[in-house]
Amino acid sequence: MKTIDVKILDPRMKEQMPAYATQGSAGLDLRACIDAPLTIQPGETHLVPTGLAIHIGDPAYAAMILPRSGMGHKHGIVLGNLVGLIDSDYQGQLMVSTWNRGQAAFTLNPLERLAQLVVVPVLQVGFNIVDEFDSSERGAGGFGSTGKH
Ligand SMILES: O=c1ccn([C@H]2C[C@H](O)[C@@H](COP(=O)(O)OP(=O)(O)OP(=O)(O)O)O2)c(=O)[nH]1
Ligand SMILES: [Mg+2]
Repeated sequence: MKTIDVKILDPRMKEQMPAYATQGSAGLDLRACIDAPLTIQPGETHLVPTGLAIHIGDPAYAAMILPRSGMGHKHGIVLGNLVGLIDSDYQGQLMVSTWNRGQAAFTLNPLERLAQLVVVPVLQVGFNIVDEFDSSERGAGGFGSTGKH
């Protein structure tokens, strides 16, 4: 398994390091490193620290912070930025923009799992400026263009 460097910024995380819950898991759960319960009112967004910093250190990878499906579906707790993108050269604390998009207040408890981190491959590209593209089956069709008679 590939490893990446991590700094434990909150000592409580020493015993709670993110781990894949099952052999096939894609995400590593991130915890709310807060000192006291935090009540998030409907519509509010709070920037929640995770107690961890990672340095991926290789531009061929990035990490994404995604919602946990249970938190999002049952409690309306999703991300204020919808998806968090962690650059390979970022060395600061992983922060979770935590948005209560639901109708009821939600209380986040210290060290509760609130989001998940997925490490993904990335292809950095340069631009080759052209006047015309080689033709393709789709062309410029999009936004529901397929399957029409
Ligand atoms: O949910 C997130 C999203 C981003 N970040 C950190 C890591 C990322 O590498 C950095 C910058 O994120 P992004 O590029 O998405 O934000 P920006 O608004 O473009 O800021 P910048 O000008 O610093 O790039 O912030 C987080 O900790 N959590
Ligand atoms: Mg940016």
